[in-house]
Amino acid sequence: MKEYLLVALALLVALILGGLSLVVPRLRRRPEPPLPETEVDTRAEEDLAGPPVEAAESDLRTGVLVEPPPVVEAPPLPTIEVPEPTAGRLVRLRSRLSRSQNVFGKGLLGLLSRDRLDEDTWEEIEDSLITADVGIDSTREIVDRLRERTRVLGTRSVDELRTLLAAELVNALDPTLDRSLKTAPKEGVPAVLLVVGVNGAGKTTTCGKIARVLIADGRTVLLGAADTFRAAAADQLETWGGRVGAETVRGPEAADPASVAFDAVKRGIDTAVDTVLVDTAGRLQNKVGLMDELGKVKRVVEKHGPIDETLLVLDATTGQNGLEQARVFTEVVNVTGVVLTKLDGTAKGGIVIAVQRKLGIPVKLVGLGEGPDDLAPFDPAQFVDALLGTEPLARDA
Ligand SMILES: Nc1nc2c(ncn2[C@@H]2O[C@H](COP(=O)(O)OP(=O)(O)OP(=O)(O)O)[C@@H](O)[C@H]2O)c(=O)[nH]1
Repeated sequence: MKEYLLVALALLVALILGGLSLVVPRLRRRPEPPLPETEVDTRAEEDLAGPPVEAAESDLRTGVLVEPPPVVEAPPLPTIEVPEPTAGRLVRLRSRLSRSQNVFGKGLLGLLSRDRLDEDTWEEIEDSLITADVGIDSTREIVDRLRERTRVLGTRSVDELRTLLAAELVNALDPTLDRSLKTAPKEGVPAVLLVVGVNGAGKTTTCGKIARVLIADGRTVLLGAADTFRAAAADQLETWGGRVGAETVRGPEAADPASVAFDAVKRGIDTAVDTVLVDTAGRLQNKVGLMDELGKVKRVVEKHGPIDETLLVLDATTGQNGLEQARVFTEVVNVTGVVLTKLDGTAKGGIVIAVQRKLGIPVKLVGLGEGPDDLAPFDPAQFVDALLGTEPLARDA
């Protein structure tokens, strides 16, 4: 009986194990739940992987032309111009005075070479000088002295008369005046130059040209665009500065010119440049408010220290009228020098003499064209030589 029971138990175990072996594989084959999808940035992978070498090879093998990766060109570096040296510019630009040369060189010298220097001839000489904007007082003085010296010396030859005329013209331009520009920094503080004058006289252009002159002489320069009156003036100044690598400080449109001028000088001090050049708005000097504004620019800038140089820019082609306008500027700001622009566009080069005489301020620079380096330090003897068409050596001899 016991044996039967054991056999029955063994059969039962065998049956259970057999049933299990049929069920388990089915459980194993049940499909697993799908995994959530993840996005793969294939572009990033391609980039990281670098150029597809395998693909390129296979393309070579198949003869398919593969375009090379595009070459990214670096933006061109701004080219900084090297301005012309300033020495001898007036001599180099002397031909620009051709219209004035006709009056002085051909006209006056033609009169002086007449056989007889009679009263009529002397009057004609006087008229020529007045027409050339020398001014009545200066003309009388020049002619009187010339007559006297001619009489005393008994001068007759054209060369001698030319020499005497040249000497009188140089004398009228007072060669003893100090025409140097105060542009050197003092104890690490930049020199400050204020540029003033009526609209269109050439202030912005002159600022740009002076910056070039200074940079050619090895100085560092910062430009202040305090001409907030004319919107394009700041752009114009910035372009001038950019050409020679000078920074321009400008304010928002219609900003207070005094605050822009103040900021420019402050920036110049912070960046330790040698010279700060402040361009101001072209203002009609009969508008009291605008002139007051110029006075304010001066006062505000002077909070940083005294202004080293105030240059009055005058358009030579406006002649005696321009002179009357100019006088008002001398009452508002302490003008230390005159820049006479557009001398290339006038037959009235004698205005240089009238300007100095009437304003009592030295002409320090002259503009002889629109080109970037058409600004020359003024030198009376060289100027007179250019007017008369004489060589410096011939006159000095
Ligand atoms: N021929 C000649 N033209 C000049 C000379 N200097 C300046 N100009 C020209 O005169 C014009 C006026 O010059 P600007 O510098 O804009 O004058 P501005 O005084 O700043 O004028 P506003 O900003 O309106 O007050 C420009 O066309 C210059 O190129 C010069 O010496 N000779």
